[in-house]
Amino acid sequence: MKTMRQKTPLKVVPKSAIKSRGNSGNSLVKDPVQVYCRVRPPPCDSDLTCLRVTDPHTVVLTPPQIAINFKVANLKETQYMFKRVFDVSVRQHDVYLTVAQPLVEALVRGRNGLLFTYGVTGSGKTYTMTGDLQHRGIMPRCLDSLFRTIADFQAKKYTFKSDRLNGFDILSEAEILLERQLELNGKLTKSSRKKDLDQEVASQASVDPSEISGIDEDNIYAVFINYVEVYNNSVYDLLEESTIQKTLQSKMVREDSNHNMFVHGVTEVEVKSVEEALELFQVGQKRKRMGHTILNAESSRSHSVFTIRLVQAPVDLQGENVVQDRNALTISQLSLVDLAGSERTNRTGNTGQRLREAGNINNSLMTLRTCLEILRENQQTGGAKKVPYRDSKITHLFKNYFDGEGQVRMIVCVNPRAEDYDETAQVMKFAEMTQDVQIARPTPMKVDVGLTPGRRKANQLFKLAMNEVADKYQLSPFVSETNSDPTEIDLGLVYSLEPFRVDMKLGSPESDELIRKLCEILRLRIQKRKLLGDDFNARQNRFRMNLHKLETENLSLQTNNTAMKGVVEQKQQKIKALENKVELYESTIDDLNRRNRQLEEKVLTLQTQLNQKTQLLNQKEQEKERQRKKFTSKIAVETEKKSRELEQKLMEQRSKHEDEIREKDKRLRLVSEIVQGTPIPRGRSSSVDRDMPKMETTPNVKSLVSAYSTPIASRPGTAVSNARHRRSRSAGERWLEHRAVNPVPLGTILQPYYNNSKSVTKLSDKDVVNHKATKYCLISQDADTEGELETKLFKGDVIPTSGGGAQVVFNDVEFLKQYSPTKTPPSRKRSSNFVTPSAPPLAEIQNTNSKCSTGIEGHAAVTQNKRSKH
Ligand SMILES: Nc1ncnc2c1ncn2[C@@H]1O[C@H](COP(=O)(O)OP(=O)(O)OP(=O)(O)O)[C@@H](O)[C@H]1O
Repeated sequence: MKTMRQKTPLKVVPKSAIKSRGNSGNSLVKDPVQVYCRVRPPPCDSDLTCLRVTDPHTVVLTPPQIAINFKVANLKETQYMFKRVFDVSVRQHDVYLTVAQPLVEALVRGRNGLLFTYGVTGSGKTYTMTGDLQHRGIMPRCLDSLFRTIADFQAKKYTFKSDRLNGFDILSEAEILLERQLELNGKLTKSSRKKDLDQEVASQASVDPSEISGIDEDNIYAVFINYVEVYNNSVYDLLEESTIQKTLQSKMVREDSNHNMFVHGVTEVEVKSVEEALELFQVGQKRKRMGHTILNAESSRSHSVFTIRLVQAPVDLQGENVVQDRNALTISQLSLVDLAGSERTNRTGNTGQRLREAGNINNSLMTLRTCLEILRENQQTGGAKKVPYRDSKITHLFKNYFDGEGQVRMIVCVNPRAEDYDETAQVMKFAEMTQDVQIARPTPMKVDVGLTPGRRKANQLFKLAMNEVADKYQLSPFVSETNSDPTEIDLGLVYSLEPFRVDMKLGSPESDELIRKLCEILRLRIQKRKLLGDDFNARQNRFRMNLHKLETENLSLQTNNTAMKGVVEQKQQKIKALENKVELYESTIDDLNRRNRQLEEKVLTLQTQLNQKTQLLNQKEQEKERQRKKFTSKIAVETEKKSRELEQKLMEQRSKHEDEIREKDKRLRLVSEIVQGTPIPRGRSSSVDRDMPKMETTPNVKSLVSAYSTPIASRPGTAVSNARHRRSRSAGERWLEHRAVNPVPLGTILQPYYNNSKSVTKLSDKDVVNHKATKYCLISQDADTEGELETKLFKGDVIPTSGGGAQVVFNDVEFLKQYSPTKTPPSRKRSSNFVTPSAPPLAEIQNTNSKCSTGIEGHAAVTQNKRSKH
C-alpha cells in the first residue's frame, strides 16, 4: 500500500507585508552612496601627472600650468576623500572583492544593487567594468561568483519565465514541454552563433575563484540577464533577436507595481552558466557596434546597462519541487553600468554628429548630476523639490535605486595625466557630492512560506539513508510487494493478523490441548477480524464522508474559480488597456520633450541671430551719425567759404564799377568844361553823385587795414594806445545795441558797457532815426574753429544822410573769447581767459567792411533783417 504524498501546507505571507520597496523607504535606515576612486596608470611614462594617492582614502589633485584657469583663478591643490582609493598597483580582483562582491552577496539575499563607473573618456571605466582577456573586470567576476555559489541549487529545468512586465511566471510541466518544442522548431537560434563566440567566452569565463556567502539552501535559483544601451537618450535592447537586421527600436522605461523601473519588453534570457552569460554579453557587444554603424557612429559613445536578475523560489516539503506560487518568488537585481565618458567638447574638437552626441552624453551626465544634487538638497533640508529623473533615460532607469531601496556604489575612474586636469576636477567634485546622498537600506526580501528551514538537506539525507537500507535489505518484509522500487516504503499503520505460528500434529497426546489452543486462536482471530472489519467499515465511512465533503468543497471551489477567472480576465483587460494608455502617454511625453528641446534650440539660435543683427544695426546707426556730423560740418565750412568768396568778388566788382563811374564822371566833367567853359561842381544831384558820398565817407579796405596794422606792427602788445580802444564817455553819445533774441550769456569778466543805450533784437529805420543814436553796435555770437564761443562786437558811427535817413559806418570790431586754461591757447602768448583781439586777417576785414559799409538809408527791410542776423 502506497501512502499519499503529503501536500505542503503553503503559507505565503502577503507580499506587501514583506517587501517594503518604493517610496516607503523614507522612514528606513539610510546609508550614503559608496564612492570608490580608481587611478589608472598614465598612458605614457613621459606624461605629466596632476594627481597622487596619499593614502588608501585620499587623493590630491594639483593644478598643472596647462589648466584653463591656472593664471586667472589662482588654483590650489585640492584633497578628495573616498571610501577607498585604488592606486595603479591595485589588481582587478581586489577591486572586485572590495566593491562588487558585497553587491553579489546582497543580490543572493534578495536585495537590489547598482554599480556604475564614472569618469572622463579613457579613464578606465570599461577596463574596470568589463576588463580584457587577461584582466577580467567586475562583470565576469560577478557572474562567476554567482554561478559558483548557486551551482548546486540552480533550477534544472525551465521553471520561471519572464513575463515582460518585470515579473516572472512559474510554468507547469506541460508548458515547459511546449516551450521546448518551440525552441526546437527554431524560434531560438542561439546555437548558430555559438561557435564564433565559444573561444572568446571560454577565456573570459576563467577568473579567480571566489564564492560568496548568504545562500539559502531551501531555494531554487535561476539567473536572467538583460543588456541595454542608452544612446542619444533612447534605450536599445542589445539581446533582441530582431535587432540584427532591422534598425534599432527604442524601448520604453516603465515602472512596475513595486515602483521598480524597468525597460518594457526587454529580452530577458535565462542563463545556466557563466559561459552562457558571457556569450550573450558578447552578442550584445557586437550588436552595439552594429547599431552604431547603422547610426553612422563608430565609437562606443553610449551608456551600457548590464542587469543580472536572480529569481529565487522556495522548495516544497520534499525539497525537490518549487512551490508553485508567484507570490513566493524573490526577485532581486544587480545593474552594472558603464557610463559614457564625460568630455569637454572644445578639447576633443568634435563637430557635427559627434558634437551632438557629446552634447547628449554630457546632457545625460548633467541630468544625473542635477538629480543627485537635488536629492541631497532634499535630504539635507527636508525639502520636496522635484527630482528630474525623467529628463534623461539613464536617470529614469536608476530612479528606483535612488528613490526606493538598494545599495548604490560608484567607481570614479581617473586618468592622472595633466591634460585631463580640468575634467578630472569636475568629476572629483561630483563624486565628492555624491557621497552625501543617502539611500534607504534594503530590507531583507525573504519570503516566508511557513516550511521548516533545512528541509532540502534533510530530504537528501533521508533519501541517502533509505537507499542504504534498500541496499542492505533486498528482500525486506518492509518492501512493498506491489512496488518494485525499493525506496518506495509504506510507512502507514500496519493492521496484521499476526503470523500463524502453531505447529499442528494430530493424533498425539497433546492433540486435544492443541485443538483447544487452536480454537482459542481462531476465536481471537475471528474477534480481531471483526474488530478490523468494524474499523475498516468505520474508516470507509469516514473516508466516504470526507470524500463527499471534499467533493462538495471542490464543487464550490470550481464555481468560485470560474467566477474568479472571469474577474481576473476583466482585470487583465483593464490592465492591458491602462498599459496601452501609459505607453501612449509616455510616447507623447517623449515626443513633447523632444519637441521642447528642438524649440529651445531654435529659440536660442534666433536669439543669437537677433543679438547679432541688433549689434550690426547699432554699428550702422553710429556710422551714419558720424557721417552726418562730418558732412554737416563740411557743408557749414564750405558755405562759409563760398559766401566769403562771393562777397569778396562782389566787393571787387563794386570797386571796379566805382572806378569806372569815377572815370566816366571825370571825363564827363572835362567834356562839360570844354563845352560850357565852366567847371561842374562836385556833389551835384546825379544818380552817380548820390552814391558817391557814401562810398567816399566809408573807410575803404586799405584805410581799415592801416588803422589795424600800424600800431600793432610798430608796437606789438600796446593796443591800449590805439585810439579805437578809448571808450568815449562824452555825454552826447547814444548807443544802439543790436543783438540776437536769445544771446548766450557771456561768462567774461569784461562786459560790453554802454552809458546811454537802447537794445534791439530787430533793427528798423525808426530805431536809427528816431532814437537819435550816434553809435551802433552789432553783437554777433559764433563758434570758432575749435568749438569755443566767440563774441564779436561790430561798432560804428551813425551818420545822418542828406535824404533824412542815417547810415552806419563801421569802424571798430571787438572780440570776446574764452579758453580753458588746460588747453593750449591758439598761437597766443598771453594766457588769460580774456584775449585781446589783434588785427583780423585782411580777408576778414574786407569781409566785415563789405558787410558794414552799407548805410541804413532807403529803408530796405530785407537788408536790415539780414544784417540783424549777423
Ligand atoms: N587600471 C588600468 N590599468 C591598465 N590599463 C588601463 C587601466 N585603466 C584603463 N586602462 C587602459 O586604458 C585604455 C582606456 O580605457 P577604457 O577604454 O576603459 O576607458 P573608458 O573610460 O572606458 O573610455 P570611454 O569613456 O571612451 O569608453 C584601455 O586601453 C585600457 O586598457
